[in-house]
Amino acid sequence: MSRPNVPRDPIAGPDTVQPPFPLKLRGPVVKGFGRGSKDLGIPTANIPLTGLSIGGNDDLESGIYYGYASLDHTTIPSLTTDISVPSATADTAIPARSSNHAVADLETPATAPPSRPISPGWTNDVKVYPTVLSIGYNPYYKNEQRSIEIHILHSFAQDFYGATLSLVILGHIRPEYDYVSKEALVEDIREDIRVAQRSLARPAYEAWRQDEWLFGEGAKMQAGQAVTASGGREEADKDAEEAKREFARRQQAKGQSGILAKSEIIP
Ligand SMILES: Cc1cc2nc3c(=O)[nH]c(=O)nc-3n(C[C@H](O)[C@H](O)[C@H](O)COP(=O)(O)O)c2cc1C
Ligand SMILES: Nc1ncnc2c1ncn2[C@@H]1O[C@H](COP(=O)(O)OP(=O)(O)O)[C@@H](O)[C@H]1O
Repeated sequence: MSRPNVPRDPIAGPDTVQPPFPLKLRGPVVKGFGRGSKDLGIPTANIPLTGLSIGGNDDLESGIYYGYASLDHTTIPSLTTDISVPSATADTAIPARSSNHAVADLETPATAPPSRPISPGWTNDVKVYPTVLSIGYNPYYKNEQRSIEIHILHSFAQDFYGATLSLVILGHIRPEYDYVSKEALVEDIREDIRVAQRSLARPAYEAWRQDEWLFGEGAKMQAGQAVTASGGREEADKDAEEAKREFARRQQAKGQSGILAKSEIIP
């Protein structure tokens, strides 16, 4: 569907969180197509699609949503060793990247948000951030597989592939659209960020940043124990193994070792 030529609402959703929200997802940050930062200037952390299964949300409508995300900083590879990074492309190397992913003219906090006070089962290692995300096929890029693309409203000094990311989705912003240009897509994503900031600033939404899903035991994984939202280590291993098999099949079919075309990469 092409983007309709109508003005955007500044805030999305009612003043209190209404069903089907909140929706709770979790998964390890895996690699996508690498277009978020390079092509759009807006990095999006991908978690496996199995992240939707955790609350039986596999059928969730594709679209753009907002909510809170937490990251277990002990599972950020550069801060730990020996972490397994389930890969969406079967290439488990952590790509070399620029360290500055700030979306410049938006109000992305420069400092880490306060951690929740330590209580039993909670930890200072887990931090919560406002977030905007896209679930779908990215029609502008014509992806063949659905993906979960999470832009965290925070400027990070480094990538965090392999980290455990937990998510509470609180509202829907819009459907995903096709665009006439990359600039038009970027402009709308930047507006999504503003809409998410305003929408989350309402008290009934802000309260969710304290939710135990984001801070509790499940959000805190040991390095090397990253799990998919649908289950556990076994699922993550299955994803990675299947990705490797698919990659090998495609390489064999192509009879070459060139870089995968975008339509060939497994999300
Ligand atoms: C808030 C937000 C809104 C988005 N809206 C759209 C959209 O309407 N249409 C689309 O094709 N892609 C949309 N995207 C997805 C981007 O195209 C996607 O993040 C980008 O292709 C990077 O993908 P990668 O992480 O696989 O490299 C959106 C992403 C975000 C974070
Ligand atoms: N604010 C941010 N939101 C989401 N991801 C970020 C952010 N800052 C840095 N990153 C890193 O950038 C990666 C996403 O970049 P991107 O170019 O979209 O690559 P990919 O296609 O592999 O997801 C994330 O996996 C994460 O490690």
